[in-house]
Amino acid sequence: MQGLKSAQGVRCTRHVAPIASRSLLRSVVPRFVVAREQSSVQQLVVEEVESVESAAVEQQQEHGQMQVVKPVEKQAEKQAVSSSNGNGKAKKEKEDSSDTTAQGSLAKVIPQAKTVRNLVFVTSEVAPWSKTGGLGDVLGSLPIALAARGHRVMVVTPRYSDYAEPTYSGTTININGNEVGMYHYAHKGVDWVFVDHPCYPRPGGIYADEHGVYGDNQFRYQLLCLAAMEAPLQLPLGEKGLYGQDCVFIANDWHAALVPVYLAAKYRPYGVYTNARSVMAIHNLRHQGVFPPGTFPSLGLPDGWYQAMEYQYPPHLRQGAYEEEGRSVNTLKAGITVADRLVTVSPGYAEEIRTWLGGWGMEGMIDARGPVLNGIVNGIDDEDWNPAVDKHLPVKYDISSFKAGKAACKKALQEELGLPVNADIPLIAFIGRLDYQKGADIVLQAAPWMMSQGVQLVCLGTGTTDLENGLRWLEAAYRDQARGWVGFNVAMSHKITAAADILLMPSRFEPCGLNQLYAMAYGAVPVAHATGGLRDTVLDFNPESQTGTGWTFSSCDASGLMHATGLALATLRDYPNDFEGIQRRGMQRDSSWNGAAEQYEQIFEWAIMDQPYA
Ligand SMILES: Nc1ncnc2c1ncn2[C@@H]1O[C@H](COP(=O)(O)OP(=O)(O)O[C@H]2O[C@H](CO)[C@@H](O)[C@H](O)[C@H]2O)[C@@H](O)[C@H]1O
Repeated sequence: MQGLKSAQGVRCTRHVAPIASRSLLRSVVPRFVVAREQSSVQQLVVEEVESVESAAVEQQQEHGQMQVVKPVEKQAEKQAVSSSNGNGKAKKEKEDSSDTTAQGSLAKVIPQAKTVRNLVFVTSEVAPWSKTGGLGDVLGSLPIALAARGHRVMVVTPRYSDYAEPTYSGTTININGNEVGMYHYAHKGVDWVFVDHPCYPRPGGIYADEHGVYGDNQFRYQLLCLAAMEAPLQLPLGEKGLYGQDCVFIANDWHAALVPVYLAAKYRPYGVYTNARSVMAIHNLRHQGVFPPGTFPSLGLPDGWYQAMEYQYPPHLRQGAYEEEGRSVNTLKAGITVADRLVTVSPGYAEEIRTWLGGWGMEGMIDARGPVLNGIVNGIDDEDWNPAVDKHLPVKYDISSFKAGKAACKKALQEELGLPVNADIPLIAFIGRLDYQKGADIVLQAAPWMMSQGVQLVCLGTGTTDLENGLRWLEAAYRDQARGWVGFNVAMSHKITAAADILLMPSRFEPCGLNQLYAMAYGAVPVAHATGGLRDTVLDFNPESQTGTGWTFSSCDASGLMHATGLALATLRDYPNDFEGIQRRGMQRDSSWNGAAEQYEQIFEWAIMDQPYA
C-alpha cells in the first residue's frame, strides 16, 4: 500500500483490493481486470475484457440489428447450471407472468455476470414501498440491476404497512419467540421479501414520530437482521425454492449491521453459512445505531462479543443519553468491524471516512479496514428518474427536446406554485432533508443575495423544526420570488428537478448524493459543495475546454455557495450556449446502474475469494 497526499493534503492510502486477491482475481476471473487506480481515492475500476458475447453485441449494434436479450431466460439457464442452493433443482426456471421484468421488456442489451451469485440485501427501506431518502432509492434499483445481470437476488425489508403487492408466502419464522410472517413479491427479477411483525407499522414515520425516534428501534432492526438471515434457509421462493447457504449478504447501513455480526457469531461457528460472506454497505456513516451498553444482552450474542459492539466516542462526539460513562453499543461500528468487506457509495466518501473529515470518530478503525473498503458511485433508476418517461412531468423530454421540454415544465411549476410565469427568470432549486448534512441553512443564509439577483428559488424538504420554519420564512419574506415547500412529496421533487435551471447541493458531507445525478439527467445544472460523492460526480465547468457538468465550491458556507451560484448565473445569462453545453453533458452522463452493478460483482468476488474475516 502506498501512502500519498490527496489534493486536500489528507494522507490516504491507495488501494484497490488485497494484493493477493488481485492476482488471484486475474487468474481465476480473467474476464475482469483491475484497470486503473485513479487519483488517491480507492476507486474500484473494473474493465470488462471484450468477450465473444460483447463483441457480437457490438457488431449487431453497428449493423443496426440490436438484439433484445432476455436476461431472465439467461438467468434461469445459468442458475440452473450454477445454482448451489442445495435443493437439487437444476432445471430451467419459468418466469412469473406477473413479473414484467423491466429488463426483459425493454430493448436493452444487458451484459451478464460471469459468475452468478445468490445475493441477499438487507435494508430498512426500499422504494417504492418505503423511502425517507436515498437509501430507499438505491435499494429499489441496484438489486434489479444485479438481477438483470443474472444473479438471484432477494431484498429483505420490514413490512411497515399493508402494501398492495406482496402476499403472505406461507412461511412464518420463529425468532426468539417472535413470530414473523414472510411476505413476498416477485418483481423485475427480484424477490422482494417483507418481514411482518407488529413492531413495524406505526402511525408516524418509519423510524420516528413527532416525539422522536422510536424507543424500540434496536429491537425492530435486530429482528429484521435475524429474519433476513433465516430467509435463505427457511423461505422457499419460486421454482428454485430455498436460496440456501451460499449467499452474499449485503447489509445496508446500521439497521442491517447486525447481519455480519450474527453471521460471524451465531452461524459460522455452528457450521452454517460457512461459504457465505457479508458486505457492509455504508450509505451514511452519520447514523450509527447507538444504544446504551445495558442493551447488549438483548442482542443474544455470546458475552465475548461485547467488545465488537462497544464503542467509546471521543469527547467532542459523545452521544449523550445513549452512553454510560462514555461507552455505548454501536451497531454500525460492529458491522464495520466484522464484515468481510466494506463498500460505500463513492470513492471520495471511501476516502473521507478514513479521516477525521468524515469518520465521525471511527476513522482509525475504518482506516484499519482500508484494504477491504471500496467506493462505488450510485446509479439512478432510469425508468423512475428519466425525463423522457417521467409520469410526474407535464411534458416529457429528452436531450433532443430538452430546451422546449424544460421551458414547459418551468411554466407549469411557476403556475402551480403561484410564482410569476416567466421563462427568462432563472429557477434555482433545493431538494433534500432539512438537517445539518444537507446545508439547507446555508441556502437560507444565501437567499437574500439570490433574491437580489432576480431569480426564483424553490425549496422542498422536511426535517428539523427550525429549518422547516426557515423555509416558511423564505416564502413569507419573498412572496414573488421564493417558495418553501415543507413536506415529503415525490411528485413535486420530480417536477422541480425538471423545471430548475440550477440545483443547489451545499451538503456539508455527502456519501454519494442522488439529487445531483437526477439534476444532470434532467438538464438542471448542479452547484455543489466539493465533498464525497458530489466531488466525484459534478465536474467543474471549464470555459476554455468547454468541459464539465456544473460548479463545485470548497468553502461550505454562504459565501462559497454564492460564489459558485454567481458563476452559474453569469454563464446562464451571458453565455447561454456554454450553459446549454453544460446541460447537454449532464444529460449525456451515464448514470445507469449497470456499471455500478458490475463493480459490486467485483466486490462479491473478492469477498468470496478471501477467507471469512471473523
Ligand atoms: N422533501 C422531499 N420530498 C421528496 N423527495 C425527497 C425529499 N427530500 C429528499 N427527497 C428525495 O430523497 C432522496 C435523497 O437522496 P440523497 O442521496 O440525496 O440523500 P440521503 O442523504 O437520504 O441518502 C444517503 O444515502 C444515499 C444512497 O446511497 C446517498 O446518495 C446519500 O449521499 C446518503 O446521504 C432523493 O431521491 C430526493 O429526491
